[in-house]
Amino acid sequence: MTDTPDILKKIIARKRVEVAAARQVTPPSVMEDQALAADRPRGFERAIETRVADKRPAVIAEIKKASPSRGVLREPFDPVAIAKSYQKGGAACLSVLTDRDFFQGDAEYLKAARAACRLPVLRKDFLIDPYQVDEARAMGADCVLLIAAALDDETMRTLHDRARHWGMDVLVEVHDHDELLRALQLDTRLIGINNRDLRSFDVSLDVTLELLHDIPDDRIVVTESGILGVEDVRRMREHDVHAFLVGEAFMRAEEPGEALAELFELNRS
Ligand SMILES: O=P(O)(O)OC[C@@H](O)[C@@H](O)c1c[nH]c2ccccc12
Repeated sequence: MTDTPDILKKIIARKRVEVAAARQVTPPSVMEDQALAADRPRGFERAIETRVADKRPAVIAEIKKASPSRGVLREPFDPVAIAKSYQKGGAACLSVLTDRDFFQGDAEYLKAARAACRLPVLRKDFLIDPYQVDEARAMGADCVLLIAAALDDETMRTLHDRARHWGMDVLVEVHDHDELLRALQLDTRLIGINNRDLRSFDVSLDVTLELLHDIPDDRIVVTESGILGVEDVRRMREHDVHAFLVGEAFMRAEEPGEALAELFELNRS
């Protein structure tokens, strides 16, 4: 047992309050209309699939100003410049934090980043209610993150189905074996393994390597968090993990896209 506070619990409690408040400002039927009017989804899963099929690295490059475990990562913070830099550096997709209270994110960052490039975009937030899935589509998201640790089976399926309803892809995130078994019930290829324990903040790439064996070949493993050096990337690729979600290493670099090309040893386009 540790005495670290369970940040995930705190965030989820906060989300319930946020959703209730958002519904007052924008009623569900209005949010649905906005989702319907949004720009068509860009095919997030496909962008990853095409690279992974040829064993090329598929990088989901994250736009994240701050995090509870690391504090402020980047200042000044310009999502438009970051999105362009990532595209130039060879990212397959973007991930944009929209949570304000814990990550200093914003829905406006997602909109601005997506408008500045051609890449599919993941809404990185803590989704617990179908209303937030509609909200994700309304802001232009092409994929949503579902965190198994934050959801019961029924809610997870409801959110998944809602995302599919809008033509969005789903990245389901797990951190242990039980969560993996639950995630595999969903009809999505994208299985994210978070190397960071959201409860304690401990990070270990061994988490990916341990869970890897229990994932059927038709799924795509996305290793998430704590990828910092070329050695980390090589180690994952030796085990046939080719999809990555990386934030901190790029956010601390002056030119995030250049850092991406270097870390993944890509020829820049
Ligand atoms: O900055 P890192 O260590 O490269 O990690 C990126 C990403 O994996 C991390 O931001 C993340 C993974 N799952 C999450 C869930 C919520 C918030 C954040 C995350």
